[in-house]
Amino acid sequence: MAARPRPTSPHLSIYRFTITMTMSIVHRATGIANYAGTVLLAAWLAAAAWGEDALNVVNTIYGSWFGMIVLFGYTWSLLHHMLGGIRHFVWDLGYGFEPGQREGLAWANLIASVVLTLLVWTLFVWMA
Ligand code: HEM
Repeated sequence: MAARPRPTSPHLSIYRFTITMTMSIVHRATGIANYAGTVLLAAWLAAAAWGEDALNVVNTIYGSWFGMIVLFGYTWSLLHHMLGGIRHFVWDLGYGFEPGQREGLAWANLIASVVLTLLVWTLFVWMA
């Protein structure tokens, strides 16, 4: 007997992408990226504890164009995730659920993360 097709529930290819949905996915992705970035931070601290030669090697790698791109991404990931965490805190307090507020918070999360990343790099990298 042929198997009857089972009902399927909606999945990613059916939903229309919205900014709130996208920021939810990005929050989890940045959480995972934060783990990887924190390994880089730990490696840098370990190299500093190891000695000058080890620190110079890590600094050369991190200071290369590729290293700088990765560190820029890590900065954005941390800030985006932190702002997303604050967004969750706002929800936990019972605010920000109304139509318009949800989208506004999601856009604010995205825009503020980019602005803060540029601010941090301007102050601590490009102008330092
Ligand atoms: C290096 C630091 C961090 C790492 C490695 C990290 C990692 C993660 C990961 C992997 C998730 C996803 C968990 C899942 O979806 O099952 C997550 C979720 C979350 N993180 Fe972080 N996180 C960090 C920092 C922060 C900070 C600073 C905040 C708050 C300001 C924060 C707030 C949250 C919240 C509220 C969630 C839950 C989101 C949800 O329920 O959908 N995290 N984090």
